[in-house]
Amino acid sequence: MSRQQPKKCCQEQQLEEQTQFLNHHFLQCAELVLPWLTPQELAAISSTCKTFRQYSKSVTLRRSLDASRSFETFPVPFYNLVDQHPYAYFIYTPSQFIPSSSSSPQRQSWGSKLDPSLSNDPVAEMGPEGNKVSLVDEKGENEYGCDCERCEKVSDENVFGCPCMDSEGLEIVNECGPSCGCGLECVNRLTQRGILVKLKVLRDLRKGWGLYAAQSIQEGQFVCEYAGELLTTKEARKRQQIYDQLASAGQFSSALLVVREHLPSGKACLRVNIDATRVGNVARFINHSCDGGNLSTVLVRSSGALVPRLCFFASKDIREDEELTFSYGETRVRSNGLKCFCGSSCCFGTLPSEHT
Ligand SMILES: C[S@@+](CC[C@H](N)C(=O)[O-])C[C@H]1O[C@@H](n2cnc3c(N)ncnc32)[C@H](O)[C@@H]1O
Repeated sequence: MSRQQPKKCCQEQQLEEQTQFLNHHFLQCAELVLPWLTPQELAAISSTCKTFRQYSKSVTLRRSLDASRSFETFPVPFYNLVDQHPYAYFIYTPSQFIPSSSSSPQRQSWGSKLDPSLSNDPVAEMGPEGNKVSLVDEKGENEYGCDCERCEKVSDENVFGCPCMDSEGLEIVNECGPSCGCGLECVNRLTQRGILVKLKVLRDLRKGWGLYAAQSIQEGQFVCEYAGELLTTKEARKRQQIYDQLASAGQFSSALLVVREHLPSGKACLRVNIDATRVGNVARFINHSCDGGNLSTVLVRSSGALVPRLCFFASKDIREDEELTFSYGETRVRSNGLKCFCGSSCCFGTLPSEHT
């Protein structure tokens, strides 16, 4: 009897070591896998065991601390004092991009202990649209955009020598871009350095999430660009129909924006469809205000890039804690449009709507 005792201890010890080994790997797997799950999947898996429940909680907490997933300079936290939603789920892209069946991201890690923007992320790899798309002639040389030799020596004093500053039309601002010799430090790339003001996302019972200033912002300051999937008009129309159906069934917010750029001839109009509903940046939380709000929209064309970007600038001095809003448009084609709760004295009562 006394001789069998050590053998049993040895078995127990082996079993304990195996259990510890499995536990360790189980926890490592959980830490790797859970940040890739949607909120619904997280909820489902967290009901299966205590360990998953604890991991899901920490993923949820980390998600609510930064809507931008470290892609932007400052974290953009969610605050909700009105209901149970800790955050809004979407895939983050800091700049607009053209989706394709092979490159369109289906999932993105969010809420991991690791910095997600450094991870193997499809959107991060895609880069800004301007880097991917440029016009070239048959020799492979840039057909559009300047060579910007003067821009390489640019300083605050001689920036106006840059040919990229010559605007084609009133509503478009031209910036240096992929076809220029200068880098991000160039003063003519104001909107290409990401979001440099502190922002936060607050929940409202009637409007849903909204983007707020977390610091004072001066009139004229660049706030952010409206980033998302660049769609063909056919695809935009198809998606808008689906979004309208979902919205009329309640509890659905779409973020598909249509921008029309009138070409200098005045005879043609370039239409840009940006959908930030599934893939976008924090601009997808900007709500509408019938009085025009405190943001102005400017189309910015980077030299050598095909499509202009829609950028938001402060149209007046903005106080810390103020909601950031702009006007979604003037047209209201739907008599039964969504109710507007902008609260301005000139509120129309319904949100703008148009035939896309
Ligand atoms: C681009 S999203 C803005 C973010 C959105 N509130 C959310 O929770 O994701 C546009 C949607 O927000 C809501 N929205 C925006 N402005 C609003 C307003 N003034 N009144 C009511 N709802 C508004 C509508 O549901 C609209 O379709």
